Amino acid sequence: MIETQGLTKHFKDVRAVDGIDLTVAPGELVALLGPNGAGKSTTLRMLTTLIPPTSGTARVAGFDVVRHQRQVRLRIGYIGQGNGAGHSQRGRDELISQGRAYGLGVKDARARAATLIDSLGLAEVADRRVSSLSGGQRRRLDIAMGLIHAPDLLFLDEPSTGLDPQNRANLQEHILDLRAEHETTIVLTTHYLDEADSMAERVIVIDHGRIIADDSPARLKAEHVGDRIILGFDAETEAARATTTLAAYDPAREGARLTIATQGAPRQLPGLLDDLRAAGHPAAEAEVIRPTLDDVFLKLTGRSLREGGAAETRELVEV
Ligand SMILES: Nc1ncnc2c1ncn2[C@@H]1O[C@H](COP(=O)(O)OP(=O)(O)OP(=O)(O)O)[C@@H](O)[C@H]1O
Repeated sequence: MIETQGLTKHFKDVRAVDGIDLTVAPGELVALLGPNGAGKSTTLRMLTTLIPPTSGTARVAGFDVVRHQRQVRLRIGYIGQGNGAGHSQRGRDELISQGRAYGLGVKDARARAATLIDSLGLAEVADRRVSSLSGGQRRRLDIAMGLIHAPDLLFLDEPSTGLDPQNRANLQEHILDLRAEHETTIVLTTHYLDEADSMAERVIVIDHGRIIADDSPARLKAEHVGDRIILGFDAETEAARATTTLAAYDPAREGARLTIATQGAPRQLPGLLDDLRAAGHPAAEAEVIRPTLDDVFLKLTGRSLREGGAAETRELVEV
């Protein structure tokens, strides 16, 4: 559905996108994740024919983005960061006009608008003026506008930026439903780690205009970071003895605490606690620390995607 080779965009001396090779298969949901200025939007704008590459090539839905712009545009939907339907129009009318602009007949445009209004949960507000809609409702209307001509491929540039958590969750659910229903290929950009983690089966991490990692969230986390198990003991002497019992796990001891770097920690922990109990020095507390995509980014770049440093998902386990 998408194939790029050495895709590059320079703005004067800024290398916004620096040689991206990317293949996206039909039906994939891919998240481009990276910090501000990484080159995500510029990549999307080249793939959607809005700006030409400085060098390299890109084929989208079977057509070259420079030589066959029109063919590409007919087959894709693009929802940019600052979209927003006209203020004084009613949502339904905006949708129908957009459908007409893409060459649908009046009847088809009406029917398609009605389907999208329904599936994006806009039934109650579609006949109100757009200016009266909430941020989340407007974003859903934007998405309906991008889907009116039933594109095979949908590009979403930071779909949930600026929405509150409730509306974000809502929007994410709608996007996943649409995809399940129509098998639309979706490429979205985000700097919300949890969004990339929960929505996409494939995350492409971009930094300084280059792809620095490309895999499923689970594999990225397992390959680059892994889990940690932290065990606390009542006394240092017990921790020292536990180090011997658990030698196979190569624990690192600091006072009365042991840290074990591992994969699949939640499955390993019960057996490990049993071993300690059987050896006569049970752990007093145990903690599993699972990596986030931010830990992956931190590992790959030495910087956090999140201001204020990496956050960890901790699962406390009673022992
Ligand atoms: N029209 C332009 N003229 C000059 N520089 C630009 C232009 N558009 C983007 N850039 C620069 O290119 C780099 C990549 O920007 P881009 O918007 O693609 O990043 P991004 O990853 O989408 O960031 P954000 O998450 O903030 O949207 C940045 O350094 C940006 O300042």
